Amino acid sequence: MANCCDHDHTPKPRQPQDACCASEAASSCCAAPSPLITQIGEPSDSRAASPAMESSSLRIEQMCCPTEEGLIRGKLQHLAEVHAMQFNLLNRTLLVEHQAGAAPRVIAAIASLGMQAQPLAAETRVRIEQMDCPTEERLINDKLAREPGIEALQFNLMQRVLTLRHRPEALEPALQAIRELGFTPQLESGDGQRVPAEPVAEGLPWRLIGAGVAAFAAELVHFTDSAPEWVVALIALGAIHTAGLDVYKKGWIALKNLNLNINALMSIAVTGAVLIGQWPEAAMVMVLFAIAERIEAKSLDRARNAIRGLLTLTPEQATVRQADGSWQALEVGQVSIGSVVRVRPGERIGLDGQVTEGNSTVDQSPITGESLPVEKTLGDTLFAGTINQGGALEYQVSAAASNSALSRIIKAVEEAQGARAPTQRFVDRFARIYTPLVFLLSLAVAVVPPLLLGGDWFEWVYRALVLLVVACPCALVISTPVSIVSGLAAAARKGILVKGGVYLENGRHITHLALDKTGTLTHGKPVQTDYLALAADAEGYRQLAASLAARSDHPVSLAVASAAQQQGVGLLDVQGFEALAGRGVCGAIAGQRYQLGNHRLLEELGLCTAEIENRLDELERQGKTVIVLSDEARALALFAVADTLKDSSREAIASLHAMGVKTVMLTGDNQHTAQAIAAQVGIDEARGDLLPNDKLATVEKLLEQKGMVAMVGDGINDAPALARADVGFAMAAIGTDTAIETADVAIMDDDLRKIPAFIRLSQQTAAILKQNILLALGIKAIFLAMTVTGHATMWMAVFADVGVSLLVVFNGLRLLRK
Ligand SMILES: Nc1ncnc2c1ncn2[C@@H]1O[C@H](COP(=O)(O)OP(=O)(O)OP(=O)(O)O)[C@@H](O)[C@H]1O
Ligand SMILES: [Cu+]
Repeated sequence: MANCCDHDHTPKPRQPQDACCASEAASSCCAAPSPLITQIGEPSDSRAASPAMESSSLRIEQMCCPTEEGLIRGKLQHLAEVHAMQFNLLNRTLLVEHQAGAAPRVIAAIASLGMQAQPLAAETRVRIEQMDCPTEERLINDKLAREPGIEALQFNLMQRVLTLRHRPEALEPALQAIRELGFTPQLESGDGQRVPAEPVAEGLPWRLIGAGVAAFAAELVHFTDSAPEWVVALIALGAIHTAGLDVYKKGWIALKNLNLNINALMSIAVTGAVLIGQWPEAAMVMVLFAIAERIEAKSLDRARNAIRGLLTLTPEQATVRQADGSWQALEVGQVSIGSVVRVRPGERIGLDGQVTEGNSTVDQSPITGESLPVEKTLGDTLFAGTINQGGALEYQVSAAASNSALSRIIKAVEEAQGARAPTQRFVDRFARIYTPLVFLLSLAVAVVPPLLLGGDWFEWVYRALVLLVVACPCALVISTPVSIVSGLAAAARKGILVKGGVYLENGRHITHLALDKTGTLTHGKPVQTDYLALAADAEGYRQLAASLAARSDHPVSLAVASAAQQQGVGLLDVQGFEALAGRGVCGAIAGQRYQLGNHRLLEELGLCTAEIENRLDELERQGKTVIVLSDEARALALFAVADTLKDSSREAIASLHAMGVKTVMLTGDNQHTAQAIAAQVGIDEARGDLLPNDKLATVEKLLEQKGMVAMVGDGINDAPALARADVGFAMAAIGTDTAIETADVAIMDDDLRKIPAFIRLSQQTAAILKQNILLALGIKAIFLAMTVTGHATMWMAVFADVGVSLLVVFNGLRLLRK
């Protein structure tokens, strides 16, 4: 490509990954890479059921453009064994679902295209219904650590899902090892399209009620002395058996693996109570424990499903146009990409797609949290789960149901729930030391006073058992994840996608926020306001500038191009067009070289004069952005464009300042314009004239000096700076995969007020975390003291354990309503 300008420059990196397509002229080949599912044959749901299917994850270094994707897809489509493909150009990976054993043929087929496919370790999601406590996690972790071929484990206790990274042949032995621990692992299909977990067998828990009645009867008979003691014992045993068999089973497995979870503690305590003849009490304790566990499980399900609940927003069917032009209702899972779907007013939209006919407004609040309806017309994007309001629409489906923006959001939140927030890590570490300590202490209480001080054996063994139950760390351990998960769900419902508990916990510490100007504070759609020809041929210059500007998708160029279009200016042919990062554009028209760009470019070309500088100054102080058209010898014309501030920006900045957050605007635009806009919106400090790399450098400098630095941008041009900041916010992330992937916090719409809302939520989450830890430890401490001094009974112990667990769970769930 001809280099039409005489100075050094680097093309603006649109995305860090698309190194293969460097200039704008070639931009047709690097549409934002998006994971794309190609279905061949049956719909996705039948995949998991078919046992002979296997999936291979391949890394293909040479695959970075959609052209290569097309090549590979074309080739693999002809292999009968291949069932589905999912390309990810960003990571250069390809997920192929194929018949078992076909992996070598798939790799060979790719090799025949001159590309090397390297198999990555497989990832399998395993659902383990019984795994909901960190003690179980440790049990599984210890066991699988000894299995060969297992590379990594990731636990998500809230979802009860274990993600295994393993060599293909290592899966079956690993599942067997999990079964040996008494769990039932179930394989999940990898497309994230699991239906919301069915509520566990609704209806009355008759077993529990029966056990409760028996325990009560035992207590009554014992109290009134109306029957011999063996009758009491019999009734009590019945209650313990009915309510506590599961507890005993789980407890036994834990004990066998040298692990003391609450089930083991309860089993020991109840057995102990039975051995010292406290029949009715043992029964009551077991029943109470079982009831509390059940309530706790239900409440946790609520938190767990708060996110999943969003998926139920998508309707099950969509009305799809058939080849003969008729319309037919189909399951959304069976609608293929490219189909045309019709949606009536008031109906929910079933799939992502682009409008092909009709005008309407759409309520996007399920995704963005913003209830103000959005206008949709030809070419606009629709999202699954949103609600069509005014008129009928037809749209062309752009993503499979399992890959819609909404399902990807849900997947991201679920992954975030798997990662541990700092408080949770602390609590886990604490519990790891605490539990054995308590066990030793109980042992001492049981043995030392009777042996050395002549205490009563029954008395002290009983106290030791009570102590064991009181001191169980379950409430403490559950208190953090339930709060974090509730907070993440509450944020998602507001249209704020938080990619990890860490950010939710730390967001409140943000002291400085760096903001991108264009598209973040402003609408990013400037319009041309002034045109000034510096020499005779005014119409000719307009046409030259428009011809260059029309080739660029930079907002400033777009404004100039569209103004010319409105005035009916025709476009000329441009040779050797180039975009000059942070400067402008250049190209040759009719053999002459022209540049259209900012002051920096003009200076670099050596074409600036004092007169031009005065004009620039004047316009820039009004908050306008000016670009200059020049040929090889001189400047020809000035074009000023102005962007409008978003109404919400000023309010957002004021809220941030009220929270004590300092704001800095970073922009590639010139310093005068930057200052004018900063003053309008109330920002503390403006830094203009930044080249794309300077933004990263500025964030790094802020990080060195200041407390916690956050950055907000559109997530594409600003990706490096966003990634470097302590917390990176991407705006208007809906529908842009890169933004969702690079940001720590993705804001679905373009409303800056979501940042103060996020900080507020972070403060509330932190407060609840603190309350929960104090609650758990405080109540335990009181009961501990009562136990050692002999004032506590087993009943109280059960309250101190499961009762407190319930308290912290309910307290955590309060966040769901924020
Ligand atoms: N393709 C282009 N067409 C016209 N002007 C351009 C172009 N590229 C850069 N410029 C000029 O250079 C300036 C800096 O551009 P740059 O892309 O670095 O920042 P920006 O994205 O406009 O601003 P912000 O940093 O606020 O998002 C622009 O304000 C514009 O004047
Ligand atoms: Cu100058």
